[in-house]
Amino acid sequence: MGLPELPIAGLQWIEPTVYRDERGCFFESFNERVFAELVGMPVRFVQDNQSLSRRGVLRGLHFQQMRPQGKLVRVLRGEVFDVVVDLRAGSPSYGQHVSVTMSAAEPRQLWIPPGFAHGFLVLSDEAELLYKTTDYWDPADERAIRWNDPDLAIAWPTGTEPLLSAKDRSAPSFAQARPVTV
Ligand SMILES: Cc1cn([C@H]2C[C@H](O)[C@@H](COP(=O)(O)OP(=O)(O)O[C@H]3O[C@@H](C)C(=O)[C@@H](O)[C@H]3O)O2)c(=O)[nH]c1=O
Repeated sequence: MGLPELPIAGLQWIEPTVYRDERGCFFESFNERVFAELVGMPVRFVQDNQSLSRRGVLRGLHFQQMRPQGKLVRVLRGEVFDVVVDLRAGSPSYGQHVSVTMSAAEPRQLWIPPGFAHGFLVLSDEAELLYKTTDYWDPADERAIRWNDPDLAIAWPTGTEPLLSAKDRSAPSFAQARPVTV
């Protein structure tokens, strides 16, 4: 089966070669040279983030305005519904989103270039995510967009209200977001 489609320019799957033997498996979870070749430009990661969340937790949609972060996302445990929204100034797909299901069973990673809002919903009992970022977290610069904004109309696979942080519960609308210059 092929990789799920990523119909917004700049988004990319990174799929490591997995070597399996009787002991288990091995793969390079990050190789700077291979990564730069795949995305066609040198990228410098400065921070690794890891989070553990329970079923029904939704984190997002988050971005940084002046110091946008490119993110290389992978699921270490469990399964999530991951969403990115294009906020890049002048992008033909501005305001459009892509949603994908990612699971630890598949070692593929999602490259999200700077200028996207990002969020995910946990579909398994627990999910652990690890993502590299191209800029540092800047609490004064972080922004959020409400997960269920009617303009974005994201088809989250949840029948019930997700578990949100207080910050995400009071996130502003998409209409209030400003484009991100990258
Ligand atoms: C994002 C971040 C948070 N923190 C701290 C602040 C706070 O006390 C605690 C939890 O922060 P948050 O509630 O913002 O965590 P969380 O809701 O998981 O935020 C993350 O969501 C996903 C969707 C992303 O894409 C990330 O960039 C990030 O925004 O961790 C850091 O120390 N460094 C960081 O880079």
